[in-house]
Amino acid sequence: MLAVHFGAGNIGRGFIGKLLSQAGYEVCFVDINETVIDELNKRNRYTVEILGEESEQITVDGVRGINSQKNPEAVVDAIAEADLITTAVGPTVLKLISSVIKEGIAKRMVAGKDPVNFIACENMIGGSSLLKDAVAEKMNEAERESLNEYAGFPDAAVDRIVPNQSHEDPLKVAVEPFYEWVVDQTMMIGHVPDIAGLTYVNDLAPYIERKLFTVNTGHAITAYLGYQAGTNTIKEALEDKGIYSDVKKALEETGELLQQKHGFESSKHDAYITKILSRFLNPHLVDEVTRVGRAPIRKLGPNDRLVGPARQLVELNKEPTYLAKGIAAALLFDPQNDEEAATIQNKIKEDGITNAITSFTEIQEGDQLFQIIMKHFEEMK
Ligand SMILES: NC(=O)c1ccc[n+]([C@@H]2O[C@H](COP(=O)([O-])OP(=O)(O)OC[C@H]3O[C@@H](n4cnc5c(N)ncnc54)[C@H](O)[C@@H]3O)[C@@H](O)[C@H]2O)c1
Ligand SMILES: O=P(O)(O)OC[C@@H](O)[C@@H](O)[C@H](O)[C@H](O)CO
Repeated sequence: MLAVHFGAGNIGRGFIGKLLSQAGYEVCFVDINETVIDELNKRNRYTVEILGEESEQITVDGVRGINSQKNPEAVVDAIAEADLITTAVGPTVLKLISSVIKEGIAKRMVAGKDPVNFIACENMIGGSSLLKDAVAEKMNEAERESLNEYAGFPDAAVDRIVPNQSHEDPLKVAVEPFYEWVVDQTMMIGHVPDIAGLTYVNDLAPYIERKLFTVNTGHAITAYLGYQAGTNTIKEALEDKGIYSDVKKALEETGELLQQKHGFESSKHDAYITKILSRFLNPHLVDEVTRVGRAPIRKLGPNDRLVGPARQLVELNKEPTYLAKGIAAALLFDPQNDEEAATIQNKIKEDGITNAITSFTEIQEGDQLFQIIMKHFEEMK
């Protein structure tokens, strides 16, 4: 069995590739990072370190790689032969890989291959659906009409904290012990593979919203408030009592929304929040606020982890004060080497904060939420 996985980065090697290899797949990573691909082909294995109470080293084998910049034809061939295709490249890269995926599916169509599933493992709602739309856009009419016979694009939620790595070995990846991979079974096509660690569900919405609006909302607000306070890591930021309290209150806000929308039991959701905060405080993880806050334009998007729940709470006549504080802090995030952060800062400088808020979040000047964000922004700047 062959699995093709796009993105041999932190989550690709540290989570998805590991589970697929352990499920018996030969895992072919596709990436543009030459060093990583060359090393994968030299060794055909790598090490995952689990950062728990006691560290554990696991060897992941049966792996290889293709450099998609140098050898796109090999990627098309691999897709044509694959039994499963997954991605963890980042939401904005999905469109970039859709051309080669389209070619791979077209090749399967010509050869009359069995249908295959593409699972985008990105932090977003509807990642696989977005990939499908991008692929379909590139197809001719006949290909588009038969796309549903040849390929499934089940949406997914993935959860495992994998910080940036700093080992001498470029393949080694250190991860937290916790993991969760949930896939919408109703969107699968053909054979539904049994993969230990992957849970199929019939309704993904409660899982992806709970994950994105708790883990990623809490993470992002910790990162942005931590950055303002001058801390380097998520753990250091949360050790600040004021930041801990703000993050917890923001998660109580999203918790109220999630419980109302999905009927989660209050005590169970409180336990979920507590567990997540303890994951952020894992003493063995060194997770920089600049990684967790990365790409703030994406994170300030109208449906993403900050503005998404805040807008929905306003619709329920609630005032999302702590989410608004996180949004204000995101607008002030300006580390070097983060292109999106630089774009936000330039926009604020050139067009003013009002235009910046409306253009990145789609929250309008007359909205109640706008006023709360502005209040926090003025206090923090
Ligand atoms: N790290 C985490 O804790 C974590 C957890 C859950 C989900 N995610 C999600 O997984 C995705 C990847 O995150 P990450 O932390 O692994 O990032 P990462 O930067 O470590 O990995 C991304 C990989 O994609 C590769 N890539 C970039 N452009 C490419 C292209 N055109 N073709 C092929 N490969 C390309 C990069 O070279 C890199 O190796 C994101 O959507 C992220 O939100 C991350
Ligand atoms: O990957 P991002 O940029 O969407 O978000 C940064 C972190 O919050 C994220 O990578 C978490 O570590 C991960 O989602 C935990 O499952």
